[in-house]
Amino acid sequence: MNYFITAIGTDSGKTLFSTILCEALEADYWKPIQAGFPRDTDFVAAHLSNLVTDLIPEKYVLNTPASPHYAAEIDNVELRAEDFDLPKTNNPNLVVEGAGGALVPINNSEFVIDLPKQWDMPVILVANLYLGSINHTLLTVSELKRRNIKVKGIVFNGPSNPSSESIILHHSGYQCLLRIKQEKEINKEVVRKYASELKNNL
Ligand SMILES: Nc1ncnc2c1ncn2[C@@H]1O[C@H](COP(=O)(O)OP(=O)(O)OP(=O)(O)O)[C@@H](O)[C@H]1O
Ligand SMILES: C[C@H](N)[C@H](N)CCCCCC(=O)O
Ligand SMILES: [Mg+2]
Repeated sequence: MNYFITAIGTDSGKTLFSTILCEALEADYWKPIQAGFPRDTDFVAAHLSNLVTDLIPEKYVLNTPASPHYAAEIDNVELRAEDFDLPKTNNPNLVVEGAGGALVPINNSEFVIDLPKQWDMPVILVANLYLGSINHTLLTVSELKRRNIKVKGIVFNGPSNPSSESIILHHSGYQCLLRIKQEKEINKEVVRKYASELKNNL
């Protein structure tokens, strides 16, 4: 299976969850647009235990840690959704990580979420539970539904909030695939632990 990982914002835990999913499925990993450093691909590489996952090089590595539409402008390149072809691999499972949230622009007319839409790829939504995140999550859900994007489920990352989780699940109708606690340290063992939990929910 192929999955596209989006989130309610940047720094939400997409790379952490992508690592966990790659570990669970022994999937290949691809971050098509990297804006700024360190590269998410390096984080994934450093935290996997399996020997099957192939790390596919980014299509664009932009120098500025900013929205891709602006980082691209600074580097004098043009991002166009139609130029992004899925990489061909022998692995039946591929995890593709977006940049920031779903409605992050890649140019003046297209958004990150146009990529999974054009590939007909199911999305997994990563959400955090800070005060204000119910609104951010349900707005994202509303946009995914409006665009008829297939959604495999939602992942809650960081400090938990059961009442927020429950109202988000109620309104979205999404399945909760995993809850990731706020960990003191992220290492290979932590990734393996969540990967084995996730396997039961896929
Ligand atoms: N549950 C967690 N426990 C501890 N640290 C976490 C947790 N989730 C994320 N982090 C840390 O928070 C930071 C941001 O997470 P991450 O890089 O996964 O976000 P992202 O959504 O991929 O961001 P981007 O939009 O830049 O791709 C990283 O340093 C990550 O290791
Ligand atoms: C630089 C960062 N880590 C991501 N790569 C891009 C985040 C773009 C966020 C744009 C926005 O929603 O304002
Ligand atoms: Mg990331």
